[in-house]
Amino acid sequence: MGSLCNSTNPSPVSALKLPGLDRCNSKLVCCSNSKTGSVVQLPMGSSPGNSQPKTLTGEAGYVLEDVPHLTDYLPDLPTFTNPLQDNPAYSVVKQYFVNVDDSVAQKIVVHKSTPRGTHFRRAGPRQKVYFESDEVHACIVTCGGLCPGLNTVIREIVCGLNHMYGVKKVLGIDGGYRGFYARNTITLTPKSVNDIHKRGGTVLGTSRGGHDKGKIVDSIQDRGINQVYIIGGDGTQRGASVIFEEIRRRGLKVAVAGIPKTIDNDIPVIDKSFGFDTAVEEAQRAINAAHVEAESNENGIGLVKLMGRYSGYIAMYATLASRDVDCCLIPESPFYLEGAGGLFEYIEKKIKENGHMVIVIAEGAGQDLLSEVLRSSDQQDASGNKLLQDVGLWISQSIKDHFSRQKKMTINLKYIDPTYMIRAIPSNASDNVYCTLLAQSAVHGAMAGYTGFTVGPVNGRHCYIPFYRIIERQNHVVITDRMWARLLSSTHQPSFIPAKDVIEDTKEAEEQPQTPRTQTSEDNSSDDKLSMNKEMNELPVIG
Ligand SMILES: Nc1ncnc2c1ncn2[C@@H]1O[C@H](COP(=O)(O)OP(=O)(O)OP(=O)(O)O)[C@@H](O)[C@H]1O
Ligand SMILES: O=P(O)(O)OC[C@H]1O[C@](O)(CO)[C@@H](O)[C@@H]1O
Ligand SMILES: [Mg+2]
Repeated sequence: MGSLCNSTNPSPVSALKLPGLDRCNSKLVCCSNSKTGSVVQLPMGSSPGNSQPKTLTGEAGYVLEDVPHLTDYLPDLPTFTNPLQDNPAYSVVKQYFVNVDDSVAQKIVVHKSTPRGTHFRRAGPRQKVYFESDEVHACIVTCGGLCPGLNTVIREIVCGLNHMYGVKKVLGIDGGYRGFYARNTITLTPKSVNDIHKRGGTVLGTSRGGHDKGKIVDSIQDRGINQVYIIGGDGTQRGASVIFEEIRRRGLKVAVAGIPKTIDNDIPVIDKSFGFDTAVEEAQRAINAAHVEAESNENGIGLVKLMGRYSGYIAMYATLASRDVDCCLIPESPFYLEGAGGLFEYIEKKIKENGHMVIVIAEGAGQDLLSEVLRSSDQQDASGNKLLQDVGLWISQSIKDHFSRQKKMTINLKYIDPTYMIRAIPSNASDNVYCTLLAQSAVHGAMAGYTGFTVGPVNGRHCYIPFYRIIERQNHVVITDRMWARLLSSTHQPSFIPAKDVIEDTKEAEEQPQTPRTQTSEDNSSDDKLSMNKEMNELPVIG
């Protein structure tokens, strides 16, 4: 791969100071490396301290979408030897430190002529760090809705900082962003967080709304905080990006690291979000209960509502895992109730064939079918997210009305809404391990001076991803992908969309002008695992 202009310096922007700086075209400032032919590209007008996207290109279409570094705007920061070097636990690990040029490919299904494409900086410990242990004053904040694993991430940031880097000063911010300026802080030590991973929720508390950039950064500055760990979903990462920009503008030596949290799995680029596996597993319990109820009653229908405002991943994976579900309804797949090919017709068929059925519905599905009054589209939560109506209640009532009034058929419908129960449990074993890796990767990144990044796995390797890539889009189930086809063939439900419309929609989508960072439709061809299914599922953020 092509190396940076100054390969010993992790910050390509600081390389702008080196000889070789040139303007390559009208839009980009480039710095070429005569040995490798690699080029650092910065948007025109950029200068050290300006946090425009940092892109490096190399041979065969290689592109590195890099993250900011403290030296971008504080070029003279001293470096220190990584204390892990003398840590007996890690001393036997061969090549423990990540090579400064290591990066991870976003696209791993390739053809012989495929350009190498987008890469992200590989996460992990660096030989040189930009903070001394006793200099670090870190803080952790959790924002947005609950998600299994929040406490594990908090625990592992505290323990990672302490055990790997000897950092003693870690503060918990109470109650989300507004806690920076309106609430007390909590002192976090390895002892105080020792068993919090066994509990659901977040020991720090969380909230929506209350993001006040000025007050938050004032508080960071006043308290002498120099590493900020921000755990939350798309909204939180947007807030983190704003905080990072303000910190950079003030020229503070403060690293800002985002840890993506979303039970809905709607964050793009990363393989999947923590807590998702736990949520799918827990959803099985509700689906089982719905199945037992449906099977035990004459013309029984078990209806389960699962979370997923705009992304139906939990519903889709819970359905695929369960095999007891006859119909899965998600926001990405429009459906209709009446007439040929509609939901009522399918329910009648299933009841007549099997005597019962199970339906799973994601909370954001079918919102277009709710009456205008129910929709009350202007209601929002404190963060500005649109408040959705309870589609579960509405669809239960619609099914009951249809069969009792129109069909004169007695049905036994049991509606189960386990959403908050699913969100409130502690993470399962695999999510616990995942949370540990996320936390440690974030700590290594901040200690190495990276900032303005979200950490997460891309094709199984943890990376530092620039905020703009995380917040520009939302991850959605693509109903023209194989995974949704697998679901349809497992439930035998109607697709509710004539094939002709799907083909036309796809054509239309392909004809849309693509942003440079959006993958092409060719990438839609292989989706055997969730991680490979992500990038192509990105759609512009809704709402
Ligand atoms: N564009 C933005 N700029 C600054 N702050 C934001 C922005 N969007 C959201 N926030 C802040 O981020 C925090 C969390 O946002 P939100 O309530 O949307 O949850 P989230 O992080 O998206 O998590 P989830 O949706 O998974 O529950 C809130 O305190 C909100 O004020
Ligand atoms: O009731 P709250 O706390 O606003 O959270 C509900 C929302 O949070 C989410 O779980 C996302 O975190 C959505 O699926 C859901 O709509
Ligand atoms: Mg959100």
